[in-house]
Amino acid sequence: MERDPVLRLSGVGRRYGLRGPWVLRGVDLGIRAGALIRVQGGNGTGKSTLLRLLAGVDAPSEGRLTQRPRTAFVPERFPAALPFTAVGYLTHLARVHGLARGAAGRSAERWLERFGAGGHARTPLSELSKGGSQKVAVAQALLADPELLVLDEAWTGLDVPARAELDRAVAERTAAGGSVVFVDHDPRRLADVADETYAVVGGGLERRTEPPGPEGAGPRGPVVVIVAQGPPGAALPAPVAAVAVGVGAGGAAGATRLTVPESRSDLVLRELLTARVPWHVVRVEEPGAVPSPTSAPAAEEGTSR
Ligand SMILES: Nc1ncnc2c1ncn2[C@@H]1O[C@H](COP(=O)(O)OP(=O)(O)OP(=O)(O)O)[C@@H](O)[C@H]1O
Repeated sequence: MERDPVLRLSGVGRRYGLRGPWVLRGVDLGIRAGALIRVQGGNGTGKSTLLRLLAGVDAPSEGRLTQRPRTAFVPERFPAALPFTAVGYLTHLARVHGLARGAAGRSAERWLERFGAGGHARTPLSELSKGGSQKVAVAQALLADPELLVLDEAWTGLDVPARAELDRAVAERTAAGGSVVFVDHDPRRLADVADETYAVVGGGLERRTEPPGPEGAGPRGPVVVIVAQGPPGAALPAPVAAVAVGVGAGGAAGATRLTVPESRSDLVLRELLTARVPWHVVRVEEPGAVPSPTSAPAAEEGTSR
């Protein structure tokens, strides 16, 4: 049976001012644990308004939101003029999230390093470049290990390696069972991994993708088999484990046979090839049959997910 959503919007509407026009009206949405959700729409249609409601930093004018997972938000505009250094600000936030002083400092440094901003740890926020400030904006959201991560154009202003790192951090969150909702002007952003897409149109929310099948039913569509050899004893990278529908022995000594949805094969290859100790990809087999819960290819070979 499908689990309850981690956040539900029922009949939600928002307008600014008592008599202002309705920006959103009659919005119903359930956000599932582990879902990666894209929100799209034209300029000024209400995407940021919706994301602020999801993030809990704004309240609806009518309707209600039920449940409230631990939520983190990267807003479209990050208030950069706070009287902190980058690492001081992130350490402060990590302490607010309950980490002890030492652990908070280490977490702050680690996230800055991940986004290539370790060299700016001691720079005052007000002196950071736009890109540096955006890295802090993203780090402040990720260090909370949020159950719901809301990203409003969070990739804008990041350099290419930092954008790829954010893609990876999003995959890690969903692999850990967190939900991520994002808006981005680039239609290719996470296009191969988004589970659901909605468009804000005329104040309402229109679904642009098929609803997911019952839990455990597996994905629909063609699959690709990737045979790869990892470092001895290495676990699969978390994003790969999250999207693989079958994992088994790959024939050659120590090789692993991964069955993955064709739409996610790019992500899987990228993760294998850029793992800390990269995997060797032995071969990729052509798209094959639609998997079902009982007939995923790996089930015949041994373990299956
Ligand atoms: N704080 C506010 N006060 C008054 N009006 C607002 C406020 N925030 C947004 N609006 C109005 O609500 C409408 C939707 O704005 P919103 O920023 O949510 O749209 P958007 O789809 O995110 O736009 P964009 O793609 O340009 O970022 C716009 O007409 C905007 O002017």
